[in-house]
Amino acid sequence: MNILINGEWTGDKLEQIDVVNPATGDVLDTIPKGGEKEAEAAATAAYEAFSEWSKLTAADRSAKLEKWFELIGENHEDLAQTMTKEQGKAIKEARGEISYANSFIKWYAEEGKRNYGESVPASAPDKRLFVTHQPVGVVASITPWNFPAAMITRKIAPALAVGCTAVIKPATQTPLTALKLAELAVEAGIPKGVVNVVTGSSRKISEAWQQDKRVRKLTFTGSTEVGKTLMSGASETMKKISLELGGHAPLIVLEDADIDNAVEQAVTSKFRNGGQTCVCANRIYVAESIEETFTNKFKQAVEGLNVGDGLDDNTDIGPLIDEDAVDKVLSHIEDAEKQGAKVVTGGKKKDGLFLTPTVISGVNEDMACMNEETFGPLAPIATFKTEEEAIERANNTIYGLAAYLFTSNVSKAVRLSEQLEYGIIGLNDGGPSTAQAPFGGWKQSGIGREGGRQGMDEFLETKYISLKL
Ligand SMILES: NC(=O)c1ccc[n+]([C@@H]2O[C@H](COP(=O)([O-])OP(=O)(O)OC[C@H]3O[C@@H](n4cnc5c(N)ncnc54)[C@H](O)[C@@H]3O)[C@@H](O)[C@H]2O)c1
Ligand SMILES: O=C[C@H](O)CS(=O)(=O)O
Repeated sequence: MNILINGEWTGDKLEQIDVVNPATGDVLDTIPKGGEKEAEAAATAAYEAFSEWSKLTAADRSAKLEKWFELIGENHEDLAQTMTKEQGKAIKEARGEISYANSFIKWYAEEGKRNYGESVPASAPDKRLFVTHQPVGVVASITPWNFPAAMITRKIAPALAVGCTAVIKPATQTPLTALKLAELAVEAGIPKGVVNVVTGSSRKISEAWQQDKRVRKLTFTGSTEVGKTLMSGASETMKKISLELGGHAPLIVLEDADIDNAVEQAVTSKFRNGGQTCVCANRIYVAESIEETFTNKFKQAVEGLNVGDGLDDNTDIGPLIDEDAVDKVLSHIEDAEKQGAKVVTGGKKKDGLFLTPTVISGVNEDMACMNEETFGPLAPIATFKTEEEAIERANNTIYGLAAYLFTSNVSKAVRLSEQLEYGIIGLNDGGPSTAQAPFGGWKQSGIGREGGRQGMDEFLETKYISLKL
């Protein structure tokens, strides 16, 4: 597939990069190895398109987004199949992600018409004060491989809704879904230059955008390590920045929890996308008194998960994205076992990039899996004696993205969720992410929010106008 710059599909003369199916190793397609030149051309296109696009009414922009939403719905299955082939996730999850991704377009097609300002009572009788919010301008978006559609629309939908234009660099492992979404944006009548997609050298492309003063906003989703690099680069030209970074979610099961729900939600959180999500439970803390019951039920549920090619409707867990991902999970299991943890189920590498979902018990805080983002199908279970201990251990991390708490006591749920240092709390809920709510992290899990009203603010500059009568 080619890249999209200023309404033109181009790049076929460039060196090509293979896009590989992680389930089979087959080459699905190739994409251009773009670099600085393509990044600058895309930024120029977006800069030149900004004036006209931002001057449209919010209702006119909304109509284009609604058409895009409609076309994505019509192409739902093709997009899902493409996603599973290039990323590996189970087709039922890919279908879910297309709906989730599309829900951001729908939400911001509507929200963009509610970019309200305000008037402020002046202290001087001859003055009138107004506050408005204007689009920031050209937005550079760099996205990860684990959610090839949703991580793009979660950024681009609010940006376009308020009048910004965009240059996008999808993950090199999963560009095809992004390019198909761009094809549908063009078909929806979103004008040339408003959406541009460049593939290739992550570093060269992102450095070009970091240094380009025409790019006024950088929005990144990916690892904390890369996020720090981009934050530093963006500071050169003082760009607005949003960073959705790594996580290390604790999942706490109190003694009074509904254990069956806790098991169901823990499986949902932990093994979604084969454990390759930023909000997966990475540590499971269970009250000592219920540990045996919880672990036995959890083991039974995990052993019911089907591992296989994501295109099979019966598959729950597809392949991991690459060998490094497999090696990291196996290293976390080996490290834990060396320190005394017990493998409750799984722990085995299957063929290729497939891993059996694994549960380990007898885990302590010194183990790598309790401190590093595993990003795979490994569920470590530790026990705690008191709520205070559970909260202290849950907060003892550089991350602060998502945390989960299971209890039947509402007052306790509110009190303890207030003590958890995280941007997202799932109370008896292992799957909190939704377009209506602000998604984002505390500490080194990021800056800014995506989704909800807050997600639109990230693409707006506030202007205060003082009128002297
Ligand atoms: N907080 C969130 O919403 C969220 C969502 C998804 C993934 N993540 C995090 O992303 C990570 C997994 O995704 P990943 O492996 O794609 O992350 P990554 O940081 O390796 O890559 C993310 C994007 O940045 C690009 N990139 C990589 N190195 C770069 C560099 N030096 N300069 C510029 N761009 C660079 C990649 O090509 C990709 O497009 C995990 O840490 C996960 O927790 C966070
Ligand atoms: O991996 C990170 C994604 O943001 C997870 S979610 O789809 O938003 O829950």
